[in-house]
Amino acid sequence: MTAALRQNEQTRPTTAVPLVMEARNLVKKYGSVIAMNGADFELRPGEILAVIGDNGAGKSSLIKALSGATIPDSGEIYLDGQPVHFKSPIDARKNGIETVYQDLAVAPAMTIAENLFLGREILRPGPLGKLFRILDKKKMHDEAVRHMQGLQFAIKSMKQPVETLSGGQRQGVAVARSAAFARHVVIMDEPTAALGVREGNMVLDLIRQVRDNGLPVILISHNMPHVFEVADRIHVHRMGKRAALLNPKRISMADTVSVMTGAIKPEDLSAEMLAH
Ligand SMILES: Nc1ncnc2c1ncn2[C@@H]1O[C@H](COP(=O)(O)OP(=O)(O)OP(=O)(O)O)[C@@H](O)[C@H]1O
Repeated sequence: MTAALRQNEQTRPTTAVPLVMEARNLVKKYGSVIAMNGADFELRPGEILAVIGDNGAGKSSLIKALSGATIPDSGEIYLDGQPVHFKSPIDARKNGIETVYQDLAVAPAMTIAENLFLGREILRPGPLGKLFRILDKKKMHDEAVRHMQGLQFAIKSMKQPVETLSGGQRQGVAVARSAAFARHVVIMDEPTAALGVREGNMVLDLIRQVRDNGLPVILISHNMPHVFEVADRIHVHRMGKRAALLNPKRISMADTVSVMTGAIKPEDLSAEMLAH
């Protein structure tokens, strides 16, 4: 263990609740722009943690560091208490962290079942799979049905091409796919942006179900009503770092926005408005 790492271990606060994911003092600079300026982050088991912040506050930079899309200049990331150094999103995926991006990566012409297993297809057992790489379509179909039922996601047939689905259902497929393969964390970047009210609510239900099935969710959103509807805690990012952790059951939406913009200082909030 290096001296710097030992130092970092010593300065980590001890929390009663074990953390699924944690980041300490992340720094990322792009030339003279400081995208992350000593950012901390904590995700607990079984929670929906909303990450909010003004444009340019550094939310994407934080999420990219947690999902392996960028490598921070300095700072530490821990998964289940162990330091991790993701070099790519594939690296993060191998560690059980799945990300649903805003720009919705589903393959429209393929069926729902095929989309769920895209890039992770199940092959037929024996030589048919090993030598001829023939897909086990029945197994993928059956697993897709079982998984969608587990999420209480109502879809008539897994054999439907995704292009026949509504925007909300497509987003639902992207969320379901991530939840199917994430062992630790699902990160959702603006999953309800561009959806109507009914469809947005459907995706919020799905996010809750993912949490209730045991996976913690990091939800990046500009949509305050949605944040307040589903978040267990709110991480407010401001000027490249975490400004506050808020308790959505005890603070108003207006005050939350004020913390985000800097109109209210976190130290001026009452203790119950803060999440612990
Ligand atoms: N690849 C990059 N090259 C240069 N500057 C960057 C890069 N990525 C982010 N930045 C800068 O870093 C700062 C933080 O950006 P970031 O995208 O992390 O913020 P954000 O909170 O996600 O913003 P938004 O809500 O607008 O997406 C901004 O000033 C941004 O211009």
